Amino acid sequence: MPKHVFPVDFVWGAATAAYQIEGAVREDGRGESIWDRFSHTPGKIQGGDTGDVACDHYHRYREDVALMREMGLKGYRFSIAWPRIVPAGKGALNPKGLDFYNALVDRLLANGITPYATLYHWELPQLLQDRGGWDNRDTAAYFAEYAAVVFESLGDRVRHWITLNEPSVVAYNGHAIGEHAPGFTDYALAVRVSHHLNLAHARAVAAYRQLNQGGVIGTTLNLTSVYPAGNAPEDGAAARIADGMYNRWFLDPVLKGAYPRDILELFGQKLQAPVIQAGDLERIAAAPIDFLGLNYYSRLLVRSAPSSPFGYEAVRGAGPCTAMGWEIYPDGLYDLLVRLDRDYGHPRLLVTENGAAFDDPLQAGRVADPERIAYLREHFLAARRAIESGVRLEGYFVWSLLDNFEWAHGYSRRFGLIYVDYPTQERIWKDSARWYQGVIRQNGV
Ligand SMILES: OC[C@@H]1[C@@H](O)[C@H](O)[C@@H](O)c2nc(CNc3ccccc3)cn21
Repeated sequence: MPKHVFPVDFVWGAATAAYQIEGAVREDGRGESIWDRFSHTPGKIQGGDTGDVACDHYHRYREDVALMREMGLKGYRFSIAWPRIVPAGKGALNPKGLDFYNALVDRLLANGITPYATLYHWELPQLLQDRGGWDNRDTAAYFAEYAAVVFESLGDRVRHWITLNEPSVVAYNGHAIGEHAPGFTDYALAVRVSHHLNLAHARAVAAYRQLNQGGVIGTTLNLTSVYPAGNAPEDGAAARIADGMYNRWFLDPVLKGAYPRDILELFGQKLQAPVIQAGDLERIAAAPIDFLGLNYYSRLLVRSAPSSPFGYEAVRGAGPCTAMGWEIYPDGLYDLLVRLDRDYGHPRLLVTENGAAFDDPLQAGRVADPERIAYLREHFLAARRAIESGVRLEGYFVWSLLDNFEWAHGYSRRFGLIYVDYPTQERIWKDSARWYQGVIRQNGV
């Protein structure tokens, strides 16, 4: 019997994203995405890897759903590729794209697995990027039109929707530091993009409400717990700025209907008209969410750095790290969950991603991954403590079901519960997958 039992209807899940697992990038009418263009640009992706084939999930989804069924997953979070549905980003639809996701959803439901669909996990149609991408506020409207098509096609069976995956990463990694598609390095652009993403989210929520389908809709934010590296007052002030830029800039619009004043002032001239137009904030405030998805991987430790652009710099924590160099800090998940509950009105919460990359050597047909088991166990216990503190945490999606294309790192980082032998596409259960199967079966650790 587990020592720490979770609520009886707790949703134990796993998560993936279209570009990271599907492959078949030129099949059945799919249009080009900014990640197709970026991954095929020399020097952008470690090893020159691309998502052209990935885990070949587009052809192997039946096998993968069978793996989810064997694992006992209650929920499966996946993303829908906008370029499969609307190849040019706006206008003509691609029926074969809708057919794929209808078949996936039907197979999930037939296997007792609840689908949780993300509408945007970074795959902007390239033709929209050619028209300015997220710097063009019209893209927010095109996103809502795409979302409405998907709601109408799947909304009778998909009852849990996530509009955007991590707008902060889209803005920062894609537009401020150039590590992700479309690869810009312009901070003012990144701030404009963050606003247009918030508008896109609000428009999609409004489109969903209009259809009265009776499900729930939220968003997924990449959140962390920010701590000052020292006791000096300036380190505390640095932590507040970092928390504002990393967390509150995205939390406040979707949960409070307004931008945080301190960060609005900090971004100042970068957001002058015509970026925030009359009616924008009202539109954002008029689109409350039913639940908040949060992706938690590690904490953020900062100290005052007057010469840095925003007066702070990150400091490496003392704890052990994953293969991504991210410090393992489960208490940061507890602190984050309790903070969200306290500061944002006791919202319904889902951990929509938590997981870790480790080296995961395949030896004699087996992958022993005790570090991943320890990582997940410690984070599950942190989540359990938060639930005991009254936090409305309803589910937990491990990142990821399968090893997959890890963006700028290509296939060099393995986050999966299930190992993918890419040359053969064989799926091999890691020890952590068997362990997780037991956690789900006993509903606790
Ligand atoms: O890096 C692991 C996953 C990634 O595979 C998912 O697609 C994405 O949703 C995701 N978000 C984070 C959070 N942090 C992050 C930091 C730097 C770059 C990208 C994401 C981790 N992950």
